[in-house]
Amino acid sequence: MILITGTTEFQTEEATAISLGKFDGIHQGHQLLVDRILKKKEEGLKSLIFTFDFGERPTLLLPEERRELLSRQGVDYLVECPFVDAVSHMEAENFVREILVKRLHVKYLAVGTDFHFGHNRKGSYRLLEEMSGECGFQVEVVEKACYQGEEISSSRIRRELEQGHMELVNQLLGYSYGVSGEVLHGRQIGRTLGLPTINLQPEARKLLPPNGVYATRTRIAGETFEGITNIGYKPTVGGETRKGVETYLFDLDRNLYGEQVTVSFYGFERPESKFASLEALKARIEQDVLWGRTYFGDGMEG
Ligand SMILES: Cc1cc2nc3c(=O)[nH]c(=O)nc-3n(C[C@H](O)[C@H](O)[C@H](O)COP(=O)(O)O)c2cc1C
Ligand SMILES: Nc1ncnc2c1ncn2[C@@H]1O[C@H](COP(=O)(O)OP(=O)(O)OP(=O)(O)O)[C@@H](O)[C@H]1O
Repeated sequence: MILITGTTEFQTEEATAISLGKFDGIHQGHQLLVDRILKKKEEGLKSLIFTFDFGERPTLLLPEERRELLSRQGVDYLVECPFVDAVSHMEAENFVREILVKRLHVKYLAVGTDFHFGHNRKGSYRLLEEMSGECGFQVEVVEKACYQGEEISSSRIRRELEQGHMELVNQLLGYSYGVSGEVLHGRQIGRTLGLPTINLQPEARKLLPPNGVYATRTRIAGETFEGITNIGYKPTVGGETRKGVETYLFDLDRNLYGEQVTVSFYGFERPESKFASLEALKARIEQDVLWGRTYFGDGMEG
């Protein structure tokens, strides 16, 4: 995949099939559009996703995660356009002519029914349809994918994530939501509790569900391990200043420091709380483990 980022000087050599939008999460609805443009490769078009770079705003997918996901699927170009006035203030018609047609050689566009673009979001699929003949591209307007009678959108998924509804989040996304990172050294108190754990410290702008305990699956070098994960600040042992993600794997006791892992969230069990003693915390975590084993054992994840 060719990544065009940090510049408004983008250009392709080849004719392209394009989809545009914010694409946070690459949920099931986005996936429909991605599939359409990938299909056009059969007709000799390069597939291109055009997104804006919104800087430090908290998101479901970090830029690297989104790049990885699109690249793995075979997308040829990803444009992360800086959200600067020169582009965001462009009249919709100009944007189509100058950017999509002249610089990116668009021959096919796939957009959702609610897609809007250009200055004051005046451009819509209708404008694209009007311009298509003259500009020599084809437009496909895709109905919004729904789940349980409601449209799927990144904002809906972010709202559900904030409530800790991870099973629903995973359904809406079409894959399980996770955080990736390198296993860091904890304070080694876990071992004294008879509970070896792996600690991750996600970037501040990676959205996380509420603090508390979740059933999780952790991917390590191509293998997946079930376990339970606490998100939070560990108030019982004095507390951390940065939010951490700490996982106990049911059936693995291996030195994992320095490894790259991905922890994906399923059911929510309980909020994080401050216990009166380490013993009380230990007793609670023993219950958490039983809960977690039952969760996966009974196929409660649905
Ligand atoms: C499943 C699980 C649940 C936890 N729940 C809490 C909690 O509710 N409150 C808390 O203060 N710490 C909680 N912790 C964090 C423990 O305090 C932490 O594992 C222990 O102090 C070891 O930390 P260390 O790895 O930095 O040595 C939890 C950890 C796990 C793995
Ligand atoms: N559920 C869906 N089904 C089909 N297409 C969708 C769906 N949701 C978004 N799209 C389309 O995907 C492209 C990118 O959408 P974008 O990420 O901007 O929207 P979104 O997921 O609705 O996000 P937000 O909730 O932030 O508005 C647009 O063309 C949009 O119309």
